[in-house]
Amino acid sequence: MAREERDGGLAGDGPGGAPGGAFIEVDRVEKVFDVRKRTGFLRSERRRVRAVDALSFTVARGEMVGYIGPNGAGKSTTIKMLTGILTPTGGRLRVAGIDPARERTRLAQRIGVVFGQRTTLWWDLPLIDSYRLTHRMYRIPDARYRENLDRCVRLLELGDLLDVPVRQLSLGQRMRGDIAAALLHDPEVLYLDEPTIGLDVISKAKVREFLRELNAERGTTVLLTTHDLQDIEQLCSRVMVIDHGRMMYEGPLAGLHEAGESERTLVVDLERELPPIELPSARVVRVEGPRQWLAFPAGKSAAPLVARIAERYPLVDLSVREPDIEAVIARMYGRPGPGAAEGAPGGAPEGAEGAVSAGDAAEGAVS
Ligand SMILES: Nc1ncnc2c1ncn2[C@@H]1O[C@H](COP(=O)(O)OP(=O)(O)OP(=O)(O)O)[C@@H](O)[C@H]1O
Repeated sequence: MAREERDGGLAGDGPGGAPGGAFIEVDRVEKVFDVRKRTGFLRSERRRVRAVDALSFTVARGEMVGYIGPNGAGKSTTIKMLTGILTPTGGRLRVAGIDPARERTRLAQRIGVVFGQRTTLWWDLPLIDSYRLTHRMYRIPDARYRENLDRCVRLLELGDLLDVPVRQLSLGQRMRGDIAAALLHDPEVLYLDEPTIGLDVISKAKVREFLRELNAERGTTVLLTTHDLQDIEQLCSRVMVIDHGRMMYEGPLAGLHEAGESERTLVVDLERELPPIELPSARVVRVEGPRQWLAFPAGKSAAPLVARIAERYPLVDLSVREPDIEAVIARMYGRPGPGAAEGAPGGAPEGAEGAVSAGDAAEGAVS
């Protein structure tokens, strides 16, 4: 209800206020940092870092979009410009019709931000105290605060944690606490920077489920920065990839996998050492005793492959390894990717970090 009231007042805000129109507009935006680097005793050199370079994109109201790229690509700089923390050195930027750099305070009422690696919660205070402070800081009407708090506590399972000091919370609990804090003032857009980093599989699933519901029920626009392609796969209809501050790809995740010819890896443990598994839909890239690594296209489901192996081979265990974003982008643009020199026969399996256990194979199988 609160949103409808505010939307009504937005009619004059241009496209940012129009339902279905561009809610976030980034038009040839650039950000150049002047960096001073010491080159010797009493000597320094000025260097210009172009963190964002003629970047253009739009996000429609209610869209959930993945915003990805390798380290140093310019993602955080973009988000900081979208919140008004940084001012662009060129181009035009609007969020809900508002110029973030000029009207940061007005915009703050309409956006929420979650940084996975930093908390906005008060470290030494019980969780509920941070929420009470947010209530006052944002001047949230009492009824709306209570309604949003109840909803977040229920859906994010925070009931038993409200009286616990933030420093005693686990990473997953703290992350859920942070997400709730960002939503108490009912923002229309949520920027999430690595919201699932370091979380276990169950916590990741909870966070993703909550975000899905938030988007479906409230129509919250979400811009999601992550290194976990599963976040994108499960949440976003579209992905934008930047590198060196420039847009490199915009479209569905499947298209990114196709463009990067990325592959997932199925790690199969057999009862005993056997010749390489022969299947038309996958190729064995490594064999070590009874363990075999099979590469298959990342855009495809692992389920049929797993079923066929289980049918024909003495299977003990298996896990699915996801390609990592750096490797996908490196393949796409022909750059040597991380770990490219490490040789497994037929090409190194990508993204060992993205490994999921056999119990999580279902997560890997969703496509
Ligand atoms: N305040 C700053 N002063 C100078 N250079 C900066 C500043 N902030 C960012 N940069 C530079 O701008 C570039 C983009 O950085 P940014 O933090 O936006 O990348 P990122 O995509 O968020 O990376 P990561 O995934 O590692 O967080 C990098 O070269 C970085 O060193």
